[in-house]
Amino acid sequence: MPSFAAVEPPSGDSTHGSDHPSLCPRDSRDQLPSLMSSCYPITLQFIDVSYRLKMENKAKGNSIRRMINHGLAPSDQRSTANIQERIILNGVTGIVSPGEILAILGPSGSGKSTLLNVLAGRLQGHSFTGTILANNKKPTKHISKRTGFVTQDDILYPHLTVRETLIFCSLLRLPKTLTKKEKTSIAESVITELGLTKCQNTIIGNSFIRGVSGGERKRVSIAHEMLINPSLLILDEPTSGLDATAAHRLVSTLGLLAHRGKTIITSMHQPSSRLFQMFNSVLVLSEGRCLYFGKASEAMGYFESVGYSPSFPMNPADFLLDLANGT
Ligand SMILES: Nc1ncnc2c1ncn2[C@@H]1O[C@H](COP(=O)(O)OP(=O)(O)OP(=O)(O)O)[C@@H](O)[C@H]1O
Repeated sequence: MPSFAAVEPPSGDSTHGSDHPSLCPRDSRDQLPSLMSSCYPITLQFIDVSYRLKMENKAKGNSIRRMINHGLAPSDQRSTANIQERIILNGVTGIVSPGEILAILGPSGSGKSTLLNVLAGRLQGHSFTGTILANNKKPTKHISKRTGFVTQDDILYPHLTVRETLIFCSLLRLPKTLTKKEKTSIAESVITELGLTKCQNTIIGNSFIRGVSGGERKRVSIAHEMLINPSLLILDEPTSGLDATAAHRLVSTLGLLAHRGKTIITSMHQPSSRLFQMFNSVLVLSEGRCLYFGKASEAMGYFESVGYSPSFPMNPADFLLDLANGT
């Protein structure tokens, strides 16, 4: 099986003649034990991260009613509208190292996706404050090329098969220095590593065309990112819509990737207790504020020490979500 992994000197801030993060000298590539090995570990630290949005306050009536009452065009109303600032994230701090899974938990609307987008460098501008460090330095282009982001909604072509999807993607995303045959081999390796062999000839499908299962589709989205062999993998609710067994299988795959030196950050809506004990650390968000950041195994002990403990044995994730909801 061909291997495809990054070989970089420890400083790692230059591309060393390669415009691709995962490109390494051919001979050393062949010696690597696995496609999923990470040769450039990334420790991601985020300190006092806040994100604010300026929003139009439309509480006093909808645009159409105001337009009728005042005879204003929608564009004129913008200047008369009441602009309010909304804090989406408020002073969130944490760290995640290679080999670890950090789970971001919180109720709907608590800011999980926003935090993931900020950490992946997908939200820029003046509304974001705080510090993000990758290996104690400001993230460079080199780091962003080594970051894979799996969005909440799978963006895949419904008519292509799993195999076609990943080969097509590898032909587009992998560097020109690799031959077509090599790129195809890399796609085939990812298919094997992510357990997609059985469904590789099934079409992706969507809500109108029957295709692969929800869990398999999520795996294809992860495989899509794995083609570039990222060191940091960020996933937005990868288990949403999956049954307990499929969710467990998916998080086990993430555990395997972490075990091979990757840094994993994932948001989760309602993980089972079985999933919860697979996380190294958790960050609980409540209305954009961090309620807890630390080892998953120590979360219940911490809340007990400050006077909050469940009255009967329950899934720690459910208990943390109750707390985040103020219940
Ligand atoms: N660009 C935006 N414009 C308006 N509101 C926004 C924007 N981005 C985020 N928000 C608001 O910020 C809050 C946090 O959103 P975010 O998507 O991060 O939450 P979440 O915890 O990921 O929710 P879910 O679990 O439902 O996906 C929500 O109330 C959302 O409506």
